[in-house]
Amino acid sequence: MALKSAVELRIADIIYSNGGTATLSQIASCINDSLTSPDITTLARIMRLLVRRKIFTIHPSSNSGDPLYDLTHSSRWLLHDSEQTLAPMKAHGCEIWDLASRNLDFNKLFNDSMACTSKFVTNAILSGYKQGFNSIGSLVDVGGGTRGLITEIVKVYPQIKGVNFDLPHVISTAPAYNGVSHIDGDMFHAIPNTDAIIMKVLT
Ligand SMILES: C[S@@+](CC[C@H](N)C(=O)[O-])C[C@H]1O[C@@H](n2cnc3c(N)ncnc32)[C@H](O)[C@@H]1O
Repeated sequence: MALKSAVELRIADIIYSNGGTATLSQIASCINDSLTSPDITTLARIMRLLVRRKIFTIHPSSNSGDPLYDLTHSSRWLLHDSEQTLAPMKAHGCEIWDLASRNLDFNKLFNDSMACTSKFVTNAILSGYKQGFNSIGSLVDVGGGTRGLITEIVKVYPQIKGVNFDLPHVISTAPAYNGVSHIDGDMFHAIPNTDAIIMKVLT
């Protein structure tokens, strides 16, 4: 949350445009928030945490005034107008899977995007691993998404009993397919018991 605040308040940009260093009150005076004036105590706590995490550094000023905050290698990635910036990749305060479980539209968008990119490599997997698929009777796709890979595998290798395993909010929207059972759960707790496991990430 502190990092998210720093990105939204453009603290790295403020320090940068102040010549590379800035005091707390200089940062506060440049924060452009139309609703409230920044709370300097809260800002100091955010900066203390970010200094500990090496996002910024702090050092005494040469004229024994207020300490100065400086950018680090990490905070240079937070500069909005820099050619190499990560600032738009702002955190939502939760894991992507939690976001998907709470937001049906995002869940569908994410699952559909996984399924469409998956098609590109499915044929290569099917033709390249013939020996392996011929020798197994059951296979679980862990984090298999809504459809994709496991249905294509059982189409070509019908002797395989397929299991598509994913989080509950994904499995609840997965279409049925003959030869594939959908099982929901958390892979960090337990996964279905099969002859083999497949895990694929994107392409
Ligand atoms: C990057 S997607 C890959 C989807 C698919 N395997 C593919 O290659 O297109 C990762 C998948 O893992 C699932 N996932 C994430 N955490 C999980 C967990 N703890 N247990 C089971 N599935 C999980 C997600 O819901 C998502 O469908």
